[in-house]
Amino acid sequence: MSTAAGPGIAFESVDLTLGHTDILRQVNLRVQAGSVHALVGPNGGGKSSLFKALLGQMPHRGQISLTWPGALPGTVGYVPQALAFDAGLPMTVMDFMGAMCQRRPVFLGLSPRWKAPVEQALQQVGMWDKAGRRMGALSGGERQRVLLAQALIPSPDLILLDEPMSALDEAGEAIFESLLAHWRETRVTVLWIEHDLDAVTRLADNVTGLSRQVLFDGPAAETLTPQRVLALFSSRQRREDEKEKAVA
Ligand SMILES: Nc1ncnc2c1ncn2[C@@H]1O[C@H](COP(=O)(O)OP(=O)(O)OP(=O)(O)O)[C@@H](O)[C@H]1O
Repeated sequence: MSTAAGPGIAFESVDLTLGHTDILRQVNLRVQAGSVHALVGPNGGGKSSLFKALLGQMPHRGQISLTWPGALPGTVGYVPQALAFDAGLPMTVMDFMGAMCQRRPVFLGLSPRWKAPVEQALQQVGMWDKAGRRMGALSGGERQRVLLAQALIPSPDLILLDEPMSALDEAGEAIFESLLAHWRETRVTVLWIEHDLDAVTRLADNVTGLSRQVLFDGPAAETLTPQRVLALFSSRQRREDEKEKAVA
């Protein structure tokens, strides 16, 4: 097997508290270098917060460490869950891509250095023909494609995907799957929050069930049993399990 381009990630005893609410409790989790690792769990279970802790955007206790294959850290790409754009905001797809890549103000246009990579990224997600459209005029699926495109520049070694498929149509899903295949082939580390359990079973190497704490973790094809999925998503089942633990 070729050397991984991406890092291994270790979360050790990670706790995250906001105000008086425990968002994450004693999260221990290992992501193998160069693997596609899915995070699944109920709404509000702390998946996005775990990403934000990894990105250094949320204070936490415990350790999060990245072990890069080379001497220097590589490039990290991040696809957020959603970005809201006012329908009247005069920002085109091209302006948005420029704002993501370059330092100079977007009203000066895209710098020549970024023209080819931006065109290539928009081509990859099938949005090049809509580069002149206002962001606020795009459909949810088109906006999601643009969010994917911005994470391709520069080419990432670690990519964090927060529900990248939620608004995609069938053609968009096929594009996403081919990007995932490319990342797998080039051994990029992919950490992927997803609600579509069928997609996770088909496309991820490993899966972790997270509901404030890690409920299960293992190879995707074997780990997502109906019993575990029920325990993860049913709030009644979760409350009963917690009661049992408290009594034990
Ligand atoms: N900045 C914040 N301030 C206060 N509470 C927050 C903040 N960010 C997240 N939370 C709370 O933390 C909990 C976990 O949210 P988070 O977005 O991490 O969950 P999630 O598993 O990604 O959910 P979803 O699948 O709905 O996106 C929620 O109860 C949320 O309201």
